[in-house]
Amino acid sequence: MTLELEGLTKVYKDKTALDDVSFSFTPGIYGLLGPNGAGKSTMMNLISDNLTPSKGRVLLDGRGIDELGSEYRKLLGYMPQQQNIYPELSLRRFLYFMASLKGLKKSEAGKDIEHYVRMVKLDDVLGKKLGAFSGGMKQRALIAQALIGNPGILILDEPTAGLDPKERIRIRNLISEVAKDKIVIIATHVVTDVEFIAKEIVMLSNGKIIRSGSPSKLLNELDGKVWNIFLSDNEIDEVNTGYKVSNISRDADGVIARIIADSYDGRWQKEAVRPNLEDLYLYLNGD
Ligand SMILES: Nc1ncnc2c1ncn2[C@@H]1O[C@H](COP(=O)(O)OP(=O)(O)OP(=O)(O)O)[C@@H](O)[C@H]1O
Repeated sequence: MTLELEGLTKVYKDKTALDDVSFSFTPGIYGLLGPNGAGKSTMMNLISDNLTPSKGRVLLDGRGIDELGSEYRKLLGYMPQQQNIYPELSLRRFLYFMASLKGLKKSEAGKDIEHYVRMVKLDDVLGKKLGAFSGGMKQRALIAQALIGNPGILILDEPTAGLDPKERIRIRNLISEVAKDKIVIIATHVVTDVEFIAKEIVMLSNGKIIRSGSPSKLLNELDGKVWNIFLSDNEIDEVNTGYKVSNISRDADGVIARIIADSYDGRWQKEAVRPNLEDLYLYLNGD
């Protein structure tokens, strides 16, 4: 299965939100990263056929999704950004409702619902109203609805927004678990959500893909550019104005600033550190 973006462009009035983007997705997890307004939601909405492109196309195995229509939509599982999802509906009614929108028969829906609520560990609250769910439970309910019908393409918009670390890890593991043989596209601001589970990272900025590739391939770019430097409290401002600082911590001897610099010839003692994706994000998007 190949999902292809071919010169995909979306213009809202005078704003080009997505600018001539071409890319191929094959089964595996993709992490879509980029600052606010980069075009992530626009790309997800075009892929999920909620928006019509101004130019370009989305193709599944060589056929335009406009031409595939409902055949394509049956293959899609979409998890929107968290919102107040039908607070008065019980989880059971919500999932049956979503299954009916996907065109599943009641008996098929029942089997899928049973399977996926167990997977997301909400099987004991099927009768409870969504309004009474915690943030993590709501996210898991949204993942369950996206999985109904076992779609080949799963689109997840900020699946861990607002969650505590334990729930975030739980959701991350769940995504890895269900990703087999599926194209999974996750848009997130939480770089660590995708750093360890994504086959490929796609970085968007101003409607264009500025980097794509496996996390390890992308990190090669930062080889020899990330340092811990050791300074005192009153030198923090100086470092902040001269360098991209991805972290500041303290130990008994003073302050440790993690900086990203093409070359470092500062006066502070330094130690090379292994780059991570957050460093790269800052390197590419920091001011
Ligand atoms: N319906 C719309 N009308 C006009 N402009 C829009 C519309 N939707 C998005 N935009 C603009 O298009 C650009 C891309 O927005 P988009 O929501 O795709 O970005 P994003 O990367 O998802 O951002 P965020 O991380 O904040 O969700 C932004 O400048 C946004 O203001």
